[in-house]
Amino acid sequence: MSKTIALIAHDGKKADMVAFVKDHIEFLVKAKLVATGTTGSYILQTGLEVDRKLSGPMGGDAQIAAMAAEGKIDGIIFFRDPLGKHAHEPDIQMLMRVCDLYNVPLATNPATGSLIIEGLLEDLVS
Ligand SMILES: O=C(CO)COP(=O)(O)O
Repeated sequence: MSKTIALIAHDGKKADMVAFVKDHIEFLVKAKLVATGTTGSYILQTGLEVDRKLSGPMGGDAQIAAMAAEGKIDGIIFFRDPLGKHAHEPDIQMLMRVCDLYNVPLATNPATGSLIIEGLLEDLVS
């Protein structure tokens, strides 16, 4: 069964996200992808299809959190910028809280992101 993965990256981490997507493109092409607006436009440039939500500061994190709460997301890869300050910090915290509330896998760096993808890939082939 197809898996839905959410991809989100702060501005300081967008290059890392593009590199991560390219590194895992063989799996990601088999998944349904959803992303916050600007992250999604970068992912489109890799040739993958992606459902773009609003930009993060305009409610995109909240939209993805709502999907997670509704059981519509199998994993979230969210490269946060630990050095940045964000006007929508409450939405970011809310997204992470919802992941903990509903036990949705959440990776905040590439190392954990790879583990999530490997885990979901195993699911796909079994
Ligand atoms: O702000 C974000 C996550 O909190 C990301 O939003 P964008 O992908 O629209 O830049």
